[in-house]
Amino acid sequence: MNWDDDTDTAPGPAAAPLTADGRIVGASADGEDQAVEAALRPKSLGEFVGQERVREQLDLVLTAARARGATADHVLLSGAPGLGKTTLSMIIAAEMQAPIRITSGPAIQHAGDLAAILSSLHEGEVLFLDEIHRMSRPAEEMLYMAMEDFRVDVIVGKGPGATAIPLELPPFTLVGATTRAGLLPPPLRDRFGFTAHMEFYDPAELERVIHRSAQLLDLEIETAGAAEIAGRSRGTPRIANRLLRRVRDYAQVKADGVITREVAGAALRVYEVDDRGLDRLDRAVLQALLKLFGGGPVGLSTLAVAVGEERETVEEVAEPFLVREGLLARTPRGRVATPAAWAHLGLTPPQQTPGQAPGQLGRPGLFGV
Ligand SMILES: Nc1ncnc2c1ncn2[C@@H]1O[C@H](COP(=O)(O)OP(=O)(O)OP(=O)(O)O)[C@@H](O)[C@H]1O
Repeated sequence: MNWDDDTDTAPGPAAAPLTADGRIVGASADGEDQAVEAALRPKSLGEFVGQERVREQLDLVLTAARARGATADHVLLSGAPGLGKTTLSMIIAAEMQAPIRITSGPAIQHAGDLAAILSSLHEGEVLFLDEIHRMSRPAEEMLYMAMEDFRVDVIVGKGPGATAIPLELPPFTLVGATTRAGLLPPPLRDRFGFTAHMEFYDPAELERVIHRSAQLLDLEIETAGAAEIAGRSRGTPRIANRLLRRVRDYAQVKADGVITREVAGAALRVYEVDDRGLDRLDRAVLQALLKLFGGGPVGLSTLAVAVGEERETVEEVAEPFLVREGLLARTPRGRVATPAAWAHLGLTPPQQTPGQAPGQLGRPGLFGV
């Protein structure tokens, strides 16, 4: 690694950050959200709701390491935003009674950035590297050696006279988190002793998350109220907690503070989150697809223009959930609405004439990519 080297390159545009999207069902957190989120984080594996297999496996890894008096193996957590990767990394540190250092791939653009962090770690410390797939290539290569041999090579000088000075590191546990495990190069993925994929939560698990959070926030909530919120939370604890807080506001201002099914339903109507968890943007995408393009196929760019959003916003923010819900399909010819999408918006699909592909209304040229 060269401390003066500023030629390290960041990942290309595909890795552009998707910032907090400002939607109530958005998967990122900012401002007050972050503060409350921190307060609601489970502090131990026992408190962590759901993800039974991951919890059980992780428990074995940590208990065994503790029994050996060793530092826990490196852990890779993958899964969609808001499913609890940061929370689990903090739990790993707590269970190992170790301090934790938190950083992220985009913050490490030069190998020197990483060397500075690694060389200041204490023995047994947990290094949480969020969005690990967005680290620069030189930093990534430095990480290989650090993970395997607890050593980095510091390059002093430039060109033919440059020399590598090895620097010993204390044993540490790297916890990498990624929303896109497929983007990790195999040599990096292979250096994790334990990898876990976090799944979306089912409604019963989300209800437990909501009840737990309600208790911590000192809220009165009925079972049916929690179920109403859980059903609209897109399988994501962060969204469940956020919806709970908005419902709390409504209950406080418009009702007697108790969160019943009716109160939760009325509150979420105000925030335009429908009974399946779709919000205004999701519905706008579906409506454009159905009403303007007869259900598709239509190109992503055309669809984005139709809803007045950036292509990336439609692709990265709205589509994953619509696809997961079986409302939209991505095909080589463009985006296509499924029968469930027509049903969800209460619309009737157009009649197909013989020989016509589904969604094709005989208006070629309108559906360009
Ligand atoms: N299993 C769980 N049980 C209870 N609460 C949870 C659980 N998982 C997540 N949460 C809650 O959801 C919030 C978001 O979790 P967290 O920040 O760990 O997600 P993340 O996967 O790291 O998201 P991102 O990838 O966006 O950083 C936390 O504040 C926590 O309160």
